[in-house]
Amino acid sequence: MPDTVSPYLRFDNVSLGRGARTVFDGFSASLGERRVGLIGNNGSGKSTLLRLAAGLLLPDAGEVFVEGLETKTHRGELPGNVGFLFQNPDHQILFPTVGEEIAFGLTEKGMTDAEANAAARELLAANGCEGWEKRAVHELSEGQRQLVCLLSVIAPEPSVLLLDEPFSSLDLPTRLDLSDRLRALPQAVVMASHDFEFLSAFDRLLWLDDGRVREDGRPATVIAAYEASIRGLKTARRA
Ligand SMILES: Nc1ncnc2c1ncn2[C@@H]1O[C@H](COP(=O)(O)OP(=O)(O)OP(=O)(O)O)[C@@H](O)[C@H]1O
Repeated sequence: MPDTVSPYLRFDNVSLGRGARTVFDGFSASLGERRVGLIGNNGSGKSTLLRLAAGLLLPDAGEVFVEGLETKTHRGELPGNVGFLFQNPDHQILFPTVGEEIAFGLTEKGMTDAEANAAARELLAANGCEGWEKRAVHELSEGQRQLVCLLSVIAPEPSVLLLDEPFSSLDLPTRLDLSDRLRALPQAVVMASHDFEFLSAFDRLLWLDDGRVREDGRPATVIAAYEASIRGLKTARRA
């Protein structure tokens, strides 16, 4: 897909090694569409790309820009612009109660404790979790923790949301409900997922293969190419 005119996310010739592996070697892409999905096999680099975008990882070489901010030099400003949902909620949760977890990002944005607590209560109630604010996070199921993490990320209304497999632990009703909420969000969303049905309504998909963009374009085209490649591999293995 051609580079977009005003991207909110740009990777310029990014290289990154993790452990002994080179995950990205001169990776470049510009994202400006409201809904961008990342697909690819396990280990292809989806989570790493999202972490680079959130400034949680910094490139060994090259540059990443979020809303024009270069992540190495503007790391402190990124949380106000970017919300990152970890694949594993336990890597994200910082506070003992649901209310504190959601209120944190709001106080960081300048709300008083009382305002943040009230906004957290409201957000929970609006998402079918009325009265959850006093609940201990460690007593929630994994899917419930994932939901709390998603609400914490959405609460401060960052302009870009980076979501790493947001539905992986959710039951069907919660997943459908959250899918609807995500669709309605005004922010730009970049989401790594294996949920092709949800991704099929996105504006653009990138298929990552071993740290490179293998296909980039409309979801129907990219998903068809990915599935055809997997079918081809299976046939080759059987032969
Ligand atoms: N903490 C780490 N230390 C060393 N290597 C890592 C680490 N995290 C990821 N990697 C390596 O980076 C590469 C990309 O991993 P990444 O987690 O980005 O893939 P992914 O596409 O998100 O996979 P999945 O679909 O399984 O979540 C893999 O080869 C992986 O082994």
